[in-house]
Amino acid sequence: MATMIQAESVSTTQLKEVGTVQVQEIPSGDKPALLLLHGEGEDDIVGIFADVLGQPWETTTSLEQVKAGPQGTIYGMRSSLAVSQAGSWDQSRVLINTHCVDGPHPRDDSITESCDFEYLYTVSTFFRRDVARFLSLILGQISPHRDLTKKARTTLISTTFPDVHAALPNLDILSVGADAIEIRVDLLEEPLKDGSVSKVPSLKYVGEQLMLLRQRTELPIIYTTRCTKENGRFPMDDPNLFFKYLTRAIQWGCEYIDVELWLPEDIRRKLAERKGCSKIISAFHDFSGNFKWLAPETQTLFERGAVYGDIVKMYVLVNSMQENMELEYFRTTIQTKYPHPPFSGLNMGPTGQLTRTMNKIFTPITHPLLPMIAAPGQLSAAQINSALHSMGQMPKLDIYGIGSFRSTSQAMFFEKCFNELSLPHQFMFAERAPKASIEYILRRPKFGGAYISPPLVAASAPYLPALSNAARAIGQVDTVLVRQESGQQVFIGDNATWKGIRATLSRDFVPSAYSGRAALLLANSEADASASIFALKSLGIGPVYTIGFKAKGSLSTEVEPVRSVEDMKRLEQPFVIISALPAEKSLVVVPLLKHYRVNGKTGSGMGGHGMKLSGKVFVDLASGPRKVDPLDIATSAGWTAYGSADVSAWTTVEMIRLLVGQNTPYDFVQLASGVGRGLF
Ligand SMILES: O=C1C[C@@](O)(C(=O)O)C[C@@H](O)[C@@H]1O
Repeated sequence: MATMIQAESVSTTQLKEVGTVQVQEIPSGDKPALLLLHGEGEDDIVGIFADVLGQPWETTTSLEQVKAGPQGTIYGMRSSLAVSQAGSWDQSRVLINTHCVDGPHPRDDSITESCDFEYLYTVSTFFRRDVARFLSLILGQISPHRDLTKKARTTLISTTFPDVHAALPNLDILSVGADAIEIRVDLLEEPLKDGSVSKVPSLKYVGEQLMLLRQRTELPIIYTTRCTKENGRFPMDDPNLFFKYLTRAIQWGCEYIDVELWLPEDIRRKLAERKGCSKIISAFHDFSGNFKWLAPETQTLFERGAVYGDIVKMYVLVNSMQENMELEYFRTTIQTKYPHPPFSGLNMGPTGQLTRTMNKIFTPITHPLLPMIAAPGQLSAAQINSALHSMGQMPKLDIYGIGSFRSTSQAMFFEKCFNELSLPHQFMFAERAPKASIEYILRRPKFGGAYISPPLVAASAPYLPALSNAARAIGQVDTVLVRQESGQQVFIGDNATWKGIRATLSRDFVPSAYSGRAALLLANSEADASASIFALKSLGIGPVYTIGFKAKGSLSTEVEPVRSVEDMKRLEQPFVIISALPAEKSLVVVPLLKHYRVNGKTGSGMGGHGMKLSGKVFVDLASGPRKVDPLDIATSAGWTAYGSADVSAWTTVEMIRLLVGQNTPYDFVQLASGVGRGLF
């Protein structure tokens, strides 16, 4: 079984001894067993799924063949054939109905109901990364919820569009500062033939709206069917309507479903039993104006929500400041008594706005570009940050970019981001001078953190006694964080680059596609390659072959140098090639890209309808001018190719998250950098 690096933890007690890297067995190294149903003539999608999973595939006409076939093979079958043999299905695989929304076949809800999941897609514009995201979530290979629970504050942007199309042009800017995006299903307005709109949008319409949104955002989606009594439009006469729509959200792979607490216990329990990797937000709203935070029933409401909720949300309309104080008291006492699940509590209405700044879990935010606010008193991310600052909860800090001239566009991006989110911080750029300059910057009174480009060798920075696991293993610090521990200021050296590399690698492939496969890494030195090795190991990669250096440090297990052509012949074919060579040497990789060009059934260049198959990944970390771009050669040899701009954009997303706790979409980073394909 593949081993996986555990990279998250950091503590001041993990000082910089050359420790062994913590490794953890991961069950997700197992190749998932899937059966995909598809419409007639639409079996291309099976090839795409298999490619994203890094597994072989076959189409078949018989369920018996599927049952007898190897687990690791992805099977595809026409849905009409599967329906006729449904009686003999033994549930031995995850069953996914795929439906091409702009294809010729109508969607059959009875097929969806008999499947575990449903994937909706378009071929006119196909989004392979959406397949990767959908599969990674439903197969439990990523956990956005776990990641978000580690953030000090989280927000969600509650969209109020009657039709998601209207949101798409501004989606990147709308979602700056949001950790998740809410689709208010009850506010969707499906146009009817007679010119009116439906009271409840059909599942077909909702599915397509959700698909559109997910194709354009990397944010986790919160799927909400708000009822009429709680400021929404979903009718309350039939609770089964909620069950039906929320079950479908689970099947569509939504990260969160919002389940109202008034729904019968039976329905809430059944949703919890079926939720798979989706998470439940238990929701309670009171608009009566008479709610009492300190009444004994309020704790009972929390406890009821906590039975099935991964988050418990309680929002009430208030009229006095006193009720804000009472909510804050309730917040402290309830989370002391029950640290889990997280509590999202706030007071609606203008008087309650203070609590929208105090709440730390999934605070709903609005944006001036939305057609209307979703609830009374809602604030934008910028308004919340300004309020936090004026209440002394977000002190003005100096955030530094320390480095070479090359990184100034990254500096400009930080400034844009601070402005967009009304963060009080100031961005300062410091040229990296020899000796002691960084230590000197750290000691400045308002120092709030820094990114360092090129990174600092961890062993040469005794003034950074605490390192994250990743920085320790990689041996390089590209981000310095300031944290308070027992009233003391502590500097932590971290590494964001490996996360940028990992995010790039998992954009079009699920993590298990890498497990046990070989990788080839080219670099001038181990230092240049170590963030890549760490990223690859975090995905459970098999052997890593190296050209240009021999690994000796804590990451050197299962890392083997290639010394000769004979070696090359004997090695396993690489699934990934990463070049960390400088621009002037980057052509060295070209013969390898050509030698290992992509062909065969698991990687035959092009699926139908422009849906690209590739089966192999190339990442070029070099930046700067060169005569021939290896990315072009890689692409024409069938590789899925990424350049340093992709990695840098993901790394910047991660740095901003680490330094100022704000989430910025990858596409916004690319857009705001304003230099064509990328940042640097
Ligand atoms: O539950 C909530 C909170 C909310 O009602 C608010 O008060 O901001 C907005 C809704 O969209 C969301 O579903």
